[in-house]
Amino acid sequence: MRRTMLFLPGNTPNMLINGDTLGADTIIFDLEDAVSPDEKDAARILVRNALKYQSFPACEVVVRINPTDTEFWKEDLKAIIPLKPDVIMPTKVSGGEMIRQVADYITEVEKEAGVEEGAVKILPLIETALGVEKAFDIASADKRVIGLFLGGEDFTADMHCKRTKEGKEIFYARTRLVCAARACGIEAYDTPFTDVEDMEGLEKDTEFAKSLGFAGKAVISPRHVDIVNAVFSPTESEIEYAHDVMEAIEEGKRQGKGVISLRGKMIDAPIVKRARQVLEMEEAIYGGACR
Ligand SMILES: CC(C)(COP(=O)(O)OP(=O)(O)OC[C@H]1O[C@@H](n2cnc3c(N)ncnc32)[C@H](O)[C@@H]1OP(=O)(O)O)[C@@H](O)C(=O)NCCC(=O)NCCSC(=O)C[C@@](O)(CC(=O)O)C(=O)O
Ligand SMILES: [Mg+2]
Repeated sequence: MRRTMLFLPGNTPNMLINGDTLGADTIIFDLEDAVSPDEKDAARILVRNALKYQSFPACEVVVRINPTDTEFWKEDLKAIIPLKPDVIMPTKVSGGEMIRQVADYITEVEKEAGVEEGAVKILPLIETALGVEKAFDIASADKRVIGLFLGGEDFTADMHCKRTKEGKEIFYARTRLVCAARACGIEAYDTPFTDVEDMEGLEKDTEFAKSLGFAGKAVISPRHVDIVNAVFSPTESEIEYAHDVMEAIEEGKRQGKGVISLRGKMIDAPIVKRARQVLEMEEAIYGGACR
């Protein structure tokens, strides 16, 4: 479950220290664009030390590395992989070949460090026009890939258009990513909403992302965590309905009925599938698996 994915700039020790206490399902230690080129080495050391000396029992840990056309990405992986983060996020991903290059290098470092091979997963950040067009190629490039992540700011810069709060300019990229991810049986995660003060705008943007099929959303501020968590959690009435669906199915079986109805509507396989998804979320959020 990755409802919220909180970015923490790798060069800010106070943010790294408190990262897992802020309610996000996932934290992303950033070595890329939140860190200026002359701070790359310092950020890498800080993130490595955070992974080495702190534990993060309450959330998943992702490390965002620098793009493969820079001098930094191999150094990033060499320093980080031995500390076994859950996930590596390669950036400006433009095709499956780039994912295989990163996956091969992760394997090399895992072997050198004696880390279980394949333990570290990959969450590609797609944020260019070419990357969006190659979304399926990227999603299916390697078994380590666990999802696709959309970067709306760099994407719109590459598209030569303005990034707006309404988000019309990223609609195609959003739906393309969700479809490519789901076609590979994995999830898509939405770009952050970058106005830290606008909670109404954040909620609207998050509701819209959820309605398109995204499973979660990046956030840049702890102030955004509660709203995004709430939007990506099932509501009380959704949970109640899901329980009713499962009870109706069981009752139908007992009575030997092939077709059943609930609240005047036919219950068929997709409705049962959705009910199971809601109950899995309920278990993960309220059943002890989640804070
Ligand atoms: C936005 C702002 C400067 C606002 O600062 P402010 O100081 O006004 O915030 P306040 O709310 O006043 O802070 C109150 C307290 O919370 C603490 N606090 C704040 N943020 C925290 C946080 N993230 N984690 C933990 N703690 C935090 C703070 O330290 C303070 O603690 P304390 O002093 O103890 O009271 C700050 O949030 C921040 O730096 N965010 C992260 C930015 C970042 O990572 N960007 C890169 C990743 S996105 C990206 O790259 C997108 C993309 O890749 C994809 C695409 O394409 O879309 C692209 O290409 O663009
Ligand atoms: Mg970016």
